[in-house]
Amino acid sequence: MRTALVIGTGLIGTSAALALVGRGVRVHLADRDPEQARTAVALGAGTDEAPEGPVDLALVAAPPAHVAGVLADAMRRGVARGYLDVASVKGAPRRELEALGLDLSHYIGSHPMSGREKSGPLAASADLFEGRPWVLTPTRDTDTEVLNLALELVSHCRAVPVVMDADAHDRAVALVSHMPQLVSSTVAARLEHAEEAAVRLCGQGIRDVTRIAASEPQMWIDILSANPGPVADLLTDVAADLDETARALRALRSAEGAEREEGGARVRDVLRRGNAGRVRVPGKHGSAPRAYEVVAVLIDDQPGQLARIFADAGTAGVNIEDVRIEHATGRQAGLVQLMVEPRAVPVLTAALRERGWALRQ
Ligand SMILES: NC(=O)c1ccc[n+]([C@@H]2O[C@H](COP(=O)([O-])OP(=O)(O)OC[C@H]3O[C@@H](n4cnc5c(N)ncnc54)[C@H](O)[C@@H]3O)[C@@H](O)[C@H]2O)c1
Ligand SMILES: O=C(O)C(=O)C[C@]1(C(=O)O)C=C[C@@H](O)C=C1
Repeated sequence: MRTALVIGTGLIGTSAALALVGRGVRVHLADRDPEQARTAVALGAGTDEAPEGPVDLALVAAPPAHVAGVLADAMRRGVARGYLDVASVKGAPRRELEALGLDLSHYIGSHPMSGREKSGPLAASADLFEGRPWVLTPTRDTDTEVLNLALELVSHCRAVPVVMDADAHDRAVALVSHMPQLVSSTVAARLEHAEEAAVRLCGQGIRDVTRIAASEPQMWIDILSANPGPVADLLTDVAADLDETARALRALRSAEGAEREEGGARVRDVLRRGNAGRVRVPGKHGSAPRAYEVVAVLIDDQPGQLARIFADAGTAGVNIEDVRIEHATGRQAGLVQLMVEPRAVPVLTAALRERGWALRQ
């Protein structure tokens, strides 16, 4: 692929554009809001000049409700050899395009399983898709050259291609993305009017559970409107589990020993099932999750602290697998949790101590 046109230069469009530019592709950027495209240009994601002729691949990264309209317009103008969208739902946009009577042999619906709770080009990064599944939904009518262009895009973004049927994709993401979004939002909603004395105690647990509750509501209304049935069914199942757990907890207060025991067993069961489900979540690069050890370092909240820790770890020959930062409420300090291979713990701990870092358990 030598040229591409990205339409919709928000988080996903700009991230893909940055990855393509990094692999030597000439990328043209367009957005309904020219300011967004200019920001993406300033980030080095390509040019906002219109291409002179058809590009190799047009990538539509507009909100789901706009995808079919934007694709139809681009196809009618013949701006590219192949067309691809990245919307989080796949059945509805395809059906909308079919209803418009367009030839879809040069189109592939796709969905990178990677994103953030933040929108817009400033949240973009070239490595957003690295190691993540990127679903492609070709049909038997899809042109082979277009499938190859899509595979090249996925490879340039260092993602892992997964071929699926559009409706099977929508059922799967109802479970692993759409229902969890609503559960996260529902948990975070409990905090809206909570007392300050409780909220200031927020630790890592609630941060993990509610991160995606910060996502853009309009984007999620689009996504959920295009996949309501499967998500509603799953929410009904979750609600039944919650209901059952609430009843089990109330049984723990019973005067009857047998009832308390039964309640305890049911609470234990939901926690056990949670453990069993969590084990099935793949690790960073799609493999089984690895058991990393945590080395925790207390830092002042000052520029350059993280870079120094990483540099010190690098000098000690230690690879940081993952990192989390917990900011201390009301203090200019934070706890950095460095995830490393168990055998790297003594080396890293000694190296950081030697360089004066304050380690914590
Ligand atoms: N956010 C995620 O985590 C995530 C992950 C995977 C896929 N997606 C999908 O990627 C797409 C983009 O999401 P995002 O998070 O980058 O959103 P975003 O809000 O960051 O960016 C969307 C961009 O599209 C532009 N836009 C809106 N209507 C347009 C139109 N008619 N023509 C051209 N541009 C238009 C907006 O101005 C904005 O710049 C969505 O379809 C979403 O479902 C999102
Ligand atoms: O991690 C996040 O913040 C996401 O928004 C990621 C996430 C997801 O549910 O995994 C959200 C929606 C997209 O369609 C794809 C990815």
